[in-house]
Amino acid sequence: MQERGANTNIFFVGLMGAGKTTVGRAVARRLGRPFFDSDHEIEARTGARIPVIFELEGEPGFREREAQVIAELTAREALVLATGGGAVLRPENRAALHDRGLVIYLRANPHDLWLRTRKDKNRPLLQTEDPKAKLEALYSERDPLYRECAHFIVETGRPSVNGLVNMVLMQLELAGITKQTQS
Ligand SMILES: Nc1ncnc2c1ncn2[C@@H]1O[C@H](COP(=O)(O)OP(=O)(O)O)[C@@H](O)[C@H]1O
Ligand SMILES: O=C(O)C1=C[C@@H](OP(=O)(O)O)[C@@H](O)[C@H](O)C1
Ligand SMILES: [Mg+2]
Repeated sequence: MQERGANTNIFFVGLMGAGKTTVGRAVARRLGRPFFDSDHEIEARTGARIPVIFELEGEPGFREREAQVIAELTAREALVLATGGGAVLRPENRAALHDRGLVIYLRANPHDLWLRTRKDKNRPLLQTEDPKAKLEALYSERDPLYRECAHFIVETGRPSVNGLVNMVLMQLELAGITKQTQS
C-alpha cells in the first residue's frame, strides 16, 4: 500500500466472534462508506445460509466461494469489508487484503470468543462437542496468519463495541483515513 486516503479500503480480519461484522458495519456507517461482509455476500449470491453451504459443499466449497468474493471486493475502492474468520487461510487472500487496503486484526482470546459465539448456531466449525477447544486450536493456527496480513492489531478484550469503534476510527485517522465531508 502506498498513499492512504479517501479511496483506501478497510478490511477486518480475526477469529469468529472477534466482532468483525459488528465493528466493521459501525465503522463503515461512521465513515459514510459502503459496508460488505464476505459471508453475507456469499449468502446473497447463493441464496443459502452459511451452514447450508457447508452441508452441501463442505468447507472446500465454501472456501472457493469465499476466495471469489474476496478477490472481487478487494479489487474495488473505498469500502469497508468484514471477512470471515477463515479468509486468511489462503495466501492469495492474505496478499489481496494486505495489498489492497488497510487490514485491521481484531484480536480476542479464545475464552472471550467462545463467550461471544456459544449461543449462535450459524458457525458450522463451532458446532462440535467442545467449541472452546476448537477456538483454541483455530487461534494457534490462525493468529500468525492474521498478524502476517494486518497493518494494525486492535485488542478487543475489554472495550465495549462502541469503544472499539472509536479506537478503530482513531487508528484510521492516524493513518490518514477520515470521514469525507461534502464540499
Ligand atoms: N468487543 C465486544 N464485546 C462484547 N461483545 C462483542 C464484542 N465484539 C463483538 N461482540 C458480540 O459478539 C458476537 C459476534 O460478533 P460478530 O460481529 O458476529 O463477530 P465476527 O464477525 O468477528 O464473527 C455479536 O453478538 C457481537 O455483538
Ligand atoms: O472462521 C471460519 O472459518 C469461519 C468464520 C465465519 O465468519 P465469522 O468470522 O464472521 O464468524 C464464516 O465465514 C464461516 O462460518 C467460517
Ligand atoms: Mg462475521
